[in-house]
Amino acid sequence: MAAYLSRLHHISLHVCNVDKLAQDLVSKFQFRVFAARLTAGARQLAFRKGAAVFVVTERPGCGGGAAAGQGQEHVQENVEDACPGRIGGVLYDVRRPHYSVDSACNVCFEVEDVERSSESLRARGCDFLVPPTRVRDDGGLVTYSVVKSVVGNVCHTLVDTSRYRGPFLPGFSAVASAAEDDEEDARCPVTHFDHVTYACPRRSAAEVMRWYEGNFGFQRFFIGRNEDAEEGYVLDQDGIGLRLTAMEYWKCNETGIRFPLKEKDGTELDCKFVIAESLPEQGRNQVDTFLEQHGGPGIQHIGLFTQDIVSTAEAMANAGVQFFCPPAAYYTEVGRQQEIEEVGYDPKTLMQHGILLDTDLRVEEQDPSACSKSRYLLQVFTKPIFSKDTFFLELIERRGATGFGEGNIRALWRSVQSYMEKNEEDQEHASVKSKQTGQH
Ligand SMILES: O=C(O)C(=O)Cc1ccc(O)cc1
Ligand SMILES: [Fe+2]
Repeated sequence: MAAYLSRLHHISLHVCNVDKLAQDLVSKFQFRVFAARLTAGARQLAFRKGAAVFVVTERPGCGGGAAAGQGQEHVQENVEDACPGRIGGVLYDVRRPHYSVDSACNVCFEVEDVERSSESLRARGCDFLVPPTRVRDDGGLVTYSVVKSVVGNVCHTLVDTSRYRGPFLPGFSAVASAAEDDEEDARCPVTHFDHVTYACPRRSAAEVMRWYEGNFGFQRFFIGRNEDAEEGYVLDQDGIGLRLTAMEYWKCNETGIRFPLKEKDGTELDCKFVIAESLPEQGRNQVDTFLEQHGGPGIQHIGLFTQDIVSTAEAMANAGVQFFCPPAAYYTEVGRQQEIEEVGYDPKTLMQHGILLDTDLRVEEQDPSACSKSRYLLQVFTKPIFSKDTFFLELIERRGATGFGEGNIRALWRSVQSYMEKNEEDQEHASVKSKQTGQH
């Protein structure tokens, strides 16, 4: 029996410099810090934009926290009703002292019953890093557990917050941030996490799929028309060597009946998961680079759903976010300008921000009666946000399109590829230069 997920609660980022990332999330990505847990043993900040919540946790070995360098795998609080005085040890996550790179590594799900979900996952052979644990403060009670995923350093915290009324989770206090600004929200209408993309080793997608299907009731969906059930969605031409497999989760009730997660206004809130593998034929690529620089599989990027990608990209670019831009030729390809204009955009505006448009969509969307004008999707990708070429963010605006588009994946691939190749060249130059100066 799978665990029944109600919704995605937050995504946790473990970094060496909490302040640097906090600064970027607030001033560049327009998130608001709303809760903090700053104790001798842990520095954690929570940021929100719509229903998208990031928790940033300081990695062990960084900063001066008491827990830093203790070499503990995690601080266990398997006690009934931990009193506020003991909340210092609760992370809602695990510390990974052996993991020395910044990483987005925990996707936390709200579940109705942590004990039951954990019990059924344990019976299915899942590995728990924190058993069901109750934590309480003035705001009420929260139960959580942490289960290890099959993907690299990724974990999933399962949490039940139905009996909690505080600002975030027990132990966190509210942070007074800048007042809600309707004008800024209208300019930057990010509403939720759209998808999480994993970079995985070759030929591991089937195992990952099986794990998520069996344990969380995820369902596979086909990205493209010519996708093979066994092989996944393979892009292996023009220097691209990528295999994608996609799955999504649905809210399930106790009897296992599935229904899509929707806001009152009909906006879908379900988060999709994409598994990306590199193919050997085309040389080293961005998935290989991720695996190498991250030190193993993990979350390569997260798509932020926005209701207006142009104004969001503009607001973020003005605030200093750097986006990948496809080659200028992308916007002048035969038919592209017309395609862009047909759906009501100005090609120059999209080009200015590196925004990609795709009308070549997933299988179920190929409804011949619906013209492409009514179903399309727009995406733009940021440059890596940590110091290594690993994790980045994406903005995605969906207009009736629920999958991914081949054209955008190709254009993204090319822009990331040329950026990484240039970075590697620069590093080679720098190392040659430093060798030369060292010799003289
Ligand atoms: O298109 C998207 O948003 C994806 O998430 C697919 C994808 C995954 C990995 C890549 O390196 C490039 C594209
Ligand atoms: Fe993506």
